[in-house]
Amino acid sequence: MADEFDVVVIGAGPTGENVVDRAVRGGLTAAVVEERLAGGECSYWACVPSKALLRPVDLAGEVARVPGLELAPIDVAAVLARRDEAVGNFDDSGQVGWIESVPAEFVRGRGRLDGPRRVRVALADGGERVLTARHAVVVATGSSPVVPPVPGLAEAAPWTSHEVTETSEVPERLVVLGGGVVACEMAQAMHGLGARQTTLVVRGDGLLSRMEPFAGELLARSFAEAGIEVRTGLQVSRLERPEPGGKVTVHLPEGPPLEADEVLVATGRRPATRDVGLGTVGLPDDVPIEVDDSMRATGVSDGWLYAVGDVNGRALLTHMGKYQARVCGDVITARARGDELPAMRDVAGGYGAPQVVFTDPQICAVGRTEAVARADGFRVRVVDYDMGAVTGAYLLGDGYRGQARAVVDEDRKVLLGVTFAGPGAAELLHAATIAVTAEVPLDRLWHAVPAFPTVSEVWLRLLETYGL
Ligand SMILES: Cc1cc2nc3c(=O)[nH]c(=O)nc-3n(C[C@H](O)[C@H](O)[C@H](O)COP(=O)(O)OP(=O)(O)OC[C@H]3O[C@@H](n4cnc5c(N)ncnc54)[C@H](O)[C@@H]3O)c2cc1C
Ligand SMILES: NC(=O)c1ccc[n+]([C@@H]2O[C@H](COP(=O)([O-])OP(=O)(O)OC[C@H]3O[C@@H](n4cnc5c(N)ncnc54)[C@H](O)[C@@H]3O)[C@@H](O)[C@H]2O)c1
Repeated sequence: MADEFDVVVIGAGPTGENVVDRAVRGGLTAAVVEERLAGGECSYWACVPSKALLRPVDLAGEVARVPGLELAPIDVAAVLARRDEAVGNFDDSGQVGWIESVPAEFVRGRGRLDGPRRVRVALADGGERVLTARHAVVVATGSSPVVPPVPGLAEAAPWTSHEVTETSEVPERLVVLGGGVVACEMAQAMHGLGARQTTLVVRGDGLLSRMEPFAGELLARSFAEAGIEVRTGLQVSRLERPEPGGKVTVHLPEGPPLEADEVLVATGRRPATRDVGLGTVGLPDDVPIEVDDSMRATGVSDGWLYAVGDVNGRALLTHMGKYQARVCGDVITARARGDELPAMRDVAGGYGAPQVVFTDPQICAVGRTEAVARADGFRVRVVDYDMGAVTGAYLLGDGYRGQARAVVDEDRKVLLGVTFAGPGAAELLHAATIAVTAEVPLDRLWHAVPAFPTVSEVWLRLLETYGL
């Protein structure tokens, strides 16, 4: 078996798989090393299972808003079974088959850089293999959850995104540490699936602090109505769990402690760069691998090392990682052909990544928030509109609550960012992504007529509010 390839990729998550696909399309040979399951976190412990758990909760919210429909209790066992099916019952043979059909070589084991252009693999079935790369090595090892150094927390063996997404039980009382995306999505999933008492302990002063402030406020209101408690401006001081898997006491700086059956830590992620051999090529461990817009590691001479996805810290999102992977595969292919300055670059990241938070209400945004746009020095005008006032939204359900914001660059009359918060808002996002990325002039956007009666009419209302 040949152990020399044009490209060697470490990590077969969504990003590693896409680099391989793109490089082979360009006529190169490739191998990808994976220590766990082909498909990565996204397929088994992140995007896919979390959305499978949230879908019935979202639908229950929709049904509750339409008079005349009866909401039956959620059959949790059926939801968990569908989640298991969605993650392929942790069988990655389909994904491995796809990689092999590219065609590329799939190597099961732990990969480690071993000097320039060389990857040493501790094979899953024992033994070792050394792969060398003629053109490029790509690190696509993803990220892992951070467990902050709170006394007693690590000893309590809390849930992280892994355990909550693969759970076969819903805890009666759940305490969630964090107020970001994982915390909000998983608190709502567990509560909707039957947790009796769900409490978020949030260090900052609100939820989803990187989004427009109204988004977190709307979500907090929806959480309060559902009985999910959000406690802000607080940090856990220590935890006690005398029995493994038993009850947990969560101590706060003041007031009585919280008693829980499980604790979910959702306090961010760190790049998976430990023990990947970065030191053998002169790079530091435990920090994101810094790359340029072609995904080439800036700290390595000769330009043979690349990093895509969560591990480079640019945008911890599957779709952005896959986009980076396509850029990276095309750049490697072009350079292998002798084009040292290929035109392909990560452009989308610079506009601000599109993202959907799959809660009820859904929160989605692309581009810059007002605060970021102002900090970046743009002359900004902000346009807000109450989505509940749109006929299409009213028809979706009683008491539809939603809010839209457009951030306009007043000098160029284009959109810098758009945020929607409301039930079913996720599908509005791509239109916003096109408008922001293509920098469609507002007086041209005015001619994009939204169909009646859809929630998309909010676009017309935003432009009218702006004065067009
Ligand atoms: C709960 C949760 C929900 C999420 N939901 C969404 C969502 O709805 N939408 C969205 O866009 N993003 C979502 N994300 C983020 C998304 O999961 C990540 O951005 C995405 O998985 C990153 O892909 P990646 O290929 O960089 O890394 P990963 O998916 O982490 O894949 C990396 C792979 O590399 C392997 N690996 C690591 N080290 C080695 C090694 N030394 N040798 C061999 N193999 C190795 C790992 O086993 C893994 O399979 C979510 C994240 C979480 C935690
Ligand atoms: N639907 C989606 O697109 C989706 C879903 C889940 C996750 N993700 C991605 O995964 C990444 C990780 O998500 P996440 O929610 O873990 O991270 P995050 O960065 O979104 O949120 C982390 C939260 O933890 C808090 N925090 C951090 N350190 C803390 C500490 N020591 N003590 C108390 N609180 C602390 C932060 O203030 C914040 O509220 C995100 O960047 C997100 O983009 C995306």
